Amino acid sequence: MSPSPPLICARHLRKHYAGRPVVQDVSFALAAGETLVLLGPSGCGKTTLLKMLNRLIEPDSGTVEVGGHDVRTLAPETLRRGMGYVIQQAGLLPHYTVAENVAVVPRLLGHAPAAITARTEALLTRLHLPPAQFAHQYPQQLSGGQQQRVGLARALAADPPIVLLDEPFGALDPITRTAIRRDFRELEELLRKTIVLVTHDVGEAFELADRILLLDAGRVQQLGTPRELLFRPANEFVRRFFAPDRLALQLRTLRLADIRPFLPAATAVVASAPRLAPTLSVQQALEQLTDSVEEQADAALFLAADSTAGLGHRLTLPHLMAAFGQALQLEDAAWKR
Ligand SMILES: Nc1ncnc2c1ncn2[C@@H]1O[C@H](COP(=O)(O)OP(=O)(O)OP(=O)(O)O)[C@@H](O)[C@H]1O
Repeated sequence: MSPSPPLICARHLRKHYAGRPVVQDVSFALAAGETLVLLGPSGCGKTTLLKMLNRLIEPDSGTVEVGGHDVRTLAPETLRRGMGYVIQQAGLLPHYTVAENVAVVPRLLGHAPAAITARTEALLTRLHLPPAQFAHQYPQQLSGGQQQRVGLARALAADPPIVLLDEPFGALDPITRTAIRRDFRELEELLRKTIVLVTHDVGEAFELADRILLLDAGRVQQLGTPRELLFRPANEFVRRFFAPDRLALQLRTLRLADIRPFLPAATAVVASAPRLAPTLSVQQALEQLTDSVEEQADAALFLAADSTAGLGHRLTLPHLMAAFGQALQLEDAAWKR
């Protein structure tokens, strides 16, 4: 089977402001359903690049294709229907109610009023904004987090295959930010979408990205999976960019399946002991173990053995940390090179 053609294809994009290069020869291709995070320090060109995708900014040179069509050849309403757009602080229309804000694009597109109402109510419900309570409120009556949820509902209202998000959680306090991010990750509606998200938050990028495009001064420093950027940095900039968060990112990036070869041999599983899935990150396993240790000092969990049913690797804190250390040594060879 041949791989499906990319849904978004950016080629050699460049932009200057007052003779200063802001985006320099950026190219990438994005498959349908992928989440790409544009990451980098303030002023590196993330927003400019994002806005070139939906033509809010025209590049000096280079092209963007969506579904094989150059975006310059698409009618504005086709582009709008195809790409939802969420910005920091939601950008809601202050004199429109929540429901009217969500309905803006479907109305422009001439959808039937009954269908618009049904869609709006379904989206608000899914985003934890019960319509009976929120549909008729105005943006200034809502908290920042609630406004951001309305912004997301608005971007999804016309069911676009692509969603662009510019620092969507940037203005929120850390607790609200974490909660909305979890909802965002779990929103079924978004699982099928192709997403391009701008952030300067490294943890956020690692949590949400299939791939990260790391920029500095308008140039691509590396494009790859979070794991590739962390363990196979393309250059000194990439290495330094992640250095302050390195351990936290390693704990979140390595899975139990990665450390399994370094755990003690599998034994018969104690029937009552909790079992952990191999897809859990070391960080998640650590959290579960710490919780159990608080209840019972010699607590252990089990990770199912690779091949033999009924067998499992006993996971205690020392086992977990030792195996993590060994797995890191292997991965870290590139870092130290
Ligand atoms: N309309 C404009 N006119 C002149 N310079 C601009 C314009 N828009 C952006 N810039 C400059 O281009 C550079 C890149 O801006 P951009 O907003 O794309 O960066 P960013 O990575 O999104 O930054 P941040 O994380 O701070 O939002 C910045 O130096 C900015 O000052």
